[in-house]
Amino acid sequence: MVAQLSDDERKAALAKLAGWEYDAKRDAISRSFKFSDFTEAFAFMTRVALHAEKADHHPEWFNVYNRVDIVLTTHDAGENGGLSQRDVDLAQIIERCA
Ligand SMILES: C[C@H](O)[C@H](O)[C@H]1CNC2=NC(N)=NC(=O)C2=N1
Repeated sequence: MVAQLSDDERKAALAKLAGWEYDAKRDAISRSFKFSDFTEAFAFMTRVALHAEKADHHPEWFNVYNRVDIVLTTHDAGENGGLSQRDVDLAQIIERCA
């Protein structure tokens, strides 16, 4: 079991993650990225994928052409999955990949 972030922990983390939104229904965070074209979007996804695999923590994502929508949550946190420090760490890595 991975520790689920408290309300205060989540708020503090989100304050440092510009553009990321909280989905209370899923206890997840999400952000949409837009690139100049598909090549740029897919190159970004490739960079994220390599980091995600190394960290064994993977994004849920949807891509259409130059847009990449990302949702981060931890299957092992809380009853039905929830937000953990792993999601915050991955969001920070994703920001650096963008
Ligand atoms: C067994 C393996 O450690 C888990 O399934 C990992 C893989 N990637 C994961 N990714 C995400 N986003 N959440 C997880 O809980 C998770 N768990």
